[in-house]
Amino acid sequence: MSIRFVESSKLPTEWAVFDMHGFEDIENDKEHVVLTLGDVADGEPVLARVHSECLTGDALFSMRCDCGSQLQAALQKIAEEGRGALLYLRQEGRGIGLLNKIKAYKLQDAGADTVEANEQLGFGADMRNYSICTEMLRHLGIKSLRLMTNNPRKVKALTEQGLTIAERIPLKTGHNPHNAHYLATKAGKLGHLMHDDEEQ
Ligand SMILES: Nc1nc2c(ncn2[C@@H]2O[C@H](COP(=O)(O)OP(=O)(O)OP(=O)(O)O)[C@@H](O)[C@H]2O)c(=O)[nH]1
Ligand SMILES: [Zn+2]
Repeated sequence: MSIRFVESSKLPTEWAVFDMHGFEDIENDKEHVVLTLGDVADGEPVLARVHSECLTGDALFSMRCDCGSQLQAALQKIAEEGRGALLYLRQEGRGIGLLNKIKAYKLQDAGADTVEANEQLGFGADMRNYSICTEMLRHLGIKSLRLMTNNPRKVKALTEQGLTIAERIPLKTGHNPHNAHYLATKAGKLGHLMHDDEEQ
């Protein structure tokens, strides 16, 4: 058990007034947040987004990736349904951290793709760990998710953690000329499903 619940409060946003739940990972001092809306502990599958921190995309309007746009779209969809959960995991840069992500971007500026850049820095392509999700969701009474993601490896990883993924809901948004190559690499090398006719 490495996750400790700390406190909950309201978080008003442009889309809805969410309940915000703060957790601490006592193994590494990381602080994670879950936003929920409505009754998520009633046993029915919960519309959910498991979002990995991307400071550049989520907060600094970067067009190198699709993260900020996915974050907004997920909150909007949850607000439209009046029920759901967004897990905001502090696993910046697919787990390598912000400064290493900047080093990876520098290598990408020189021609590497997102996977090659990680490898040149001595990291795996994706260093994220989803085990923390189970503990936070258990605290909130959530067992089954309707997961908004294009990443089948995320579905697999969460299933392996004992969660039920009742449905995968594609989250295709935020495509622009600056991230076309990046998104193509995610589809080609990381297995993301970017086209409507693809199935997991
Ligand atoms: N190392 C590295 N991390 C990146 C890069 N671009 C985005 N990220 C990080 O990737 C994470 C988001 O993961 P993505 O691969 O975009 O998407 P995903 O979460 O696997 O899948 P979706 O659920 O479909 O969004 C965030 O933590 C970003 O900071 C990059 O070029 N290099
Ligand atoms: Zn991003």
